[in-house]
Amino acid sequence: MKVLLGCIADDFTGATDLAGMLVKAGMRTVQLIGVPDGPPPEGADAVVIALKSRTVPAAEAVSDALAALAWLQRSGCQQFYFKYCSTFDSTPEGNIGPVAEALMQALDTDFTIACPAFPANGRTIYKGYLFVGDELLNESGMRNHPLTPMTDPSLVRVLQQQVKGSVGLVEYHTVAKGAAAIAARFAELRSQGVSLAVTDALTNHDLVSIGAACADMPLITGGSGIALGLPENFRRRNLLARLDAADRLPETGGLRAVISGSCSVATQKQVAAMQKAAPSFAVDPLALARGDDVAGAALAWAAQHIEQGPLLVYATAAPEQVRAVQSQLGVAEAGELVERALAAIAVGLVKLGVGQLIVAGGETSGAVVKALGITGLRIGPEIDPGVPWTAALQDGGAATSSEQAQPLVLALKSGNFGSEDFFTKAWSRLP
Ligand SMILES: Nc1ncnc2c1ncn2[C@@H]1O[C@H](COP(=O)(O)OP(=O)(O)O)[C@@H](O)[C@H]1O
Ligand SMILES: O=C(O)[C@@H](O)C(=O)COP(=O)(O)O
Repeated sequence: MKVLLGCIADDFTGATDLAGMLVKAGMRTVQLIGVPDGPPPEGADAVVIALKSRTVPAAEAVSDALAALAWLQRSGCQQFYFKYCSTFDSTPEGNIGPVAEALMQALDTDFTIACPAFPANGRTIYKGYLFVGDELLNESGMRNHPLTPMTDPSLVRVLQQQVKGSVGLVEYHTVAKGAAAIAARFAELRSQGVSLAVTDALTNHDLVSIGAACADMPLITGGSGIALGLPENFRRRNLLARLDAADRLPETGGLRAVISGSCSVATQKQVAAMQKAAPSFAVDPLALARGDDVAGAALAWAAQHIEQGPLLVYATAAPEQVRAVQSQLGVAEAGELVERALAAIAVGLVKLGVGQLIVAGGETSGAVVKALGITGLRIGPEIDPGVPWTAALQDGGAATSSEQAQPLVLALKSGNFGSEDFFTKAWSRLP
């Protein structure tokens, strides 16, 4: 059977978030790291290709997305999904708008939606304004994001700045009326020449209605929430069986570690909570810039502590510290330097026998997963909304922690997801 839904995610935690959502909604889903060479995996209803394209130059993000689309088209997918962050993480140039328009052009379609809502994590959209919990996007911690500070809560305005086409709005009073009313509004906007429709949503029920209204759209763009309503469209057409939700992971073991390169508000609290409960090592970006062997020092330290229980290696810092580092090193340079160091530490930790690894941060997860040579992820049980445990796959089989030869399991945690005790409670959700 062919893959039904082909997804392109602009970062690795986002891809895991979407894959977990599809699994929960009953689609057998495989997450692949980067654009694969080979054929599609057997028995997958949906494939999520994880790119690391959120903050690269827009032209590179577009070409990566088009390469992913071409592979998904060759795999026979019937519908396509561009997944970006529920906080619409982007720069004035993109990459959400340019990638969405390039995918539309390649799919020869003139209309799609833009809906990052994810109510389970407090992301709601009203009159086109994005809220994070009780705050407007620009008043939330996202205003201080190291790479994509979000300073305008109006998604219509933000997206309009990134695209050539016209951006419209499906307001809540229409969404509340259900799928038929939403579809009629889509048709109306389209006839007015609108090509991207920001769509209000406050609840999961809204997302299911929006999903139903998108049944015939070749391309959908949004956060992971909108995926809630899509599997039912395929079931209505008898293309998808009713399956028990949730994948199972193999029995796991190995030592435990957390690596955090996220400076988001939720991660800061999680790092502070774990520091009270476990040994921790701070990675100093300025020491990295001086050329100190910080990774070597972190691994020598880890070797002393790792047998006693989970440990934490982090670069997570408060906004003023991050700004001070960025003003000395540059924004992108600081980010890359830290990501490279954390990735090298992750590789070293796995060599030390770590078999259960939590990585906090989307860009950070991208760097770590690439350095570990992981080519795919099998989705397992959810820890908190948007963050499942996963089992790593490498070409030719399951990735293992080298000492124990056990499957390597990973939780790739989006910066702003998870409860304060995430780093200490996550282990109990493993089989
Ligand atoms: N102390 C620091 N100073 C400067 N940049 C940092 C620091 N700690 C982490 N970073 C960088 O900030 C970025 C955080 O992005 P990411 O990993 O995607 O986290 P999130 O999921 O919270 O957005 C990464 O590029 C990371 O290397
Ligand atoms: O949609 C979301 O919020 C997440 O899936 C996501 O993409 C978060 O990205 P990071 O905060 O950079 O991990």
